[in-house]
Amino acid sequence: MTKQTILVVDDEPSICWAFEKMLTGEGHEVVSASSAEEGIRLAAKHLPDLVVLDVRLPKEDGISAMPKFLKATDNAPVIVITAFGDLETAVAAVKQGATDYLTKPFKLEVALRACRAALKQSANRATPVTTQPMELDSTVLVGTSPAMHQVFRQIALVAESDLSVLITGETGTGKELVAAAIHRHSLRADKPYLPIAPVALNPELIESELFGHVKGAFTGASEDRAGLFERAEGGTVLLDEIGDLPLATQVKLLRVLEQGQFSRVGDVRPRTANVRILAATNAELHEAVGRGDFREDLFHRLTGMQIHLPPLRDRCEDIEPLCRHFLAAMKYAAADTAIDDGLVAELAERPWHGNIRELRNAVEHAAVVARGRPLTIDDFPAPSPGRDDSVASSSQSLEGVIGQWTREVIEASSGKDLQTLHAQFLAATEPTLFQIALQHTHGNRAKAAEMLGIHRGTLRDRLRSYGLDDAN
Ligand SMILES: Nc1ncnc2c1ncn2[C@@H]1O[C@H](COP(=O)(O)OP(=O)(O)OP(=O)(O)O)[C@@H](O)[C@H]1O
Repeated sequence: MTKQTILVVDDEPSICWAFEKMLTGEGHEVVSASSAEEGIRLAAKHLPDLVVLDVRLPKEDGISAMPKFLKATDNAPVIVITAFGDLETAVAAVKQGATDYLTKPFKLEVALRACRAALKQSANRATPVTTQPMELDSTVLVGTSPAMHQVFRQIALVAESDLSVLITGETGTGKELVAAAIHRHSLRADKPYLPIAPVALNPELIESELFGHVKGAFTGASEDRAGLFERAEGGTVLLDEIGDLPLATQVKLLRVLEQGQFSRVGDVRPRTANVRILAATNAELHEAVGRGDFREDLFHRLTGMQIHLPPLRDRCEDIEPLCRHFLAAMKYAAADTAIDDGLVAELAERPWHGNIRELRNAVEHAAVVARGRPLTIDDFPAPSPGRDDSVASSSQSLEGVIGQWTREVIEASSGKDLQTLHAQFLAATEPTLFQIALQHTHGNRAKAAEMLGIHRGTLRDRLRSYGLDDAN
């Protein structure tokens, strides 16, 4: 391995120490500075191959000092680390030329992966990084959970590329908001952003809506009409609920993605599409691929990057900032004080099947009921049981049930170290599995073991351990 030099600029000695230990362990040399000014001096002296730069520094902050680091190091990659994991900081860092972005606290292995990738890039670097600062518009994408930090990082890294992005997550998790943020921070920001849900269209008209048609193409086509891809020229299209796109239309979409071409319905002339395609789905698209309902080649084409938005119940840290955000948007006078820790804890208990959309509606409802006083749980409407089949089935899916069980056991352990979670899970699930297999084989253990794919002796031992030895 070639020895490379890394400059770590952070006023927290423990962070410098951690990077030093980790990277010297990889055979590299590490120099540290506790301010931007000292860092720039060391950068000019050591010409590091990588700079790890904290945002909050005593005098000049890391982001505004970044151009100086890039200049002093001849555009060495810069990994920015910050405690403010918002979208603005992530985008500002990347726009200033950061190659990656870590939010404190981060796991050492995540930092190490980022450093390895950046050092590899450094060794191959030829072209200078753009350092042009850009005005940033405000964002409405709120969240402080590690999952949202990861989403902000992904948006920042992908925005300026022309990659297709597949945004996944349950209904109401913010997929459309993420798509809009990607567009807003992209080089296409001053061009149209057109979200469309093909499922909401008349199936006969989907292709005409997407690709346009020529006069006489079908009954009622009384004149030529441009479709979505033409109207979005130069901009971004979001195809919402992409999993519902008919197979025939999928082929045409693939042509847009692969060749940048399409034809209006009723016309054979190819037209050029200059659009970035984002897609969103709350379905398991790879399962649709497995069933043959979704083309695998299209799936891969769409997934230049995948951004997954976890359900709200898995990122309860976001509940409080989201509540405040929604109250502030309603110009609720006491937005800062209306929510206390007790209320947040009670809200965190709810399943939020409708995710952030449901939270937003609930907060707005509560604010109206509370009429200006701090909110209580009684002001909130009852939790939604899951409004449509897809929500109901996802919450009752095997994965949903396992997720709920696991969360409950962890919560019930009330912070104690859990060391038997796997064994508890087996004890909760194996007896049913074994009993049904045995019923199916009319109590024949050898056949049941064969069916389960385990040894007969193992089945006997497990049955015994669950007290089911005599039952069959
Ligand atoms: N991180 C967030 N910060 C602020 N508001 C949010 C956030 N995520 C979602 N919302 C709000 O929640 C509502 C639902 O968001 P959005 O429409 O983006 O969800 P979706 O995942 O696209 O839903 P669906 O799959 O049902 O189309 C919107 O009102 C949106 O403004």
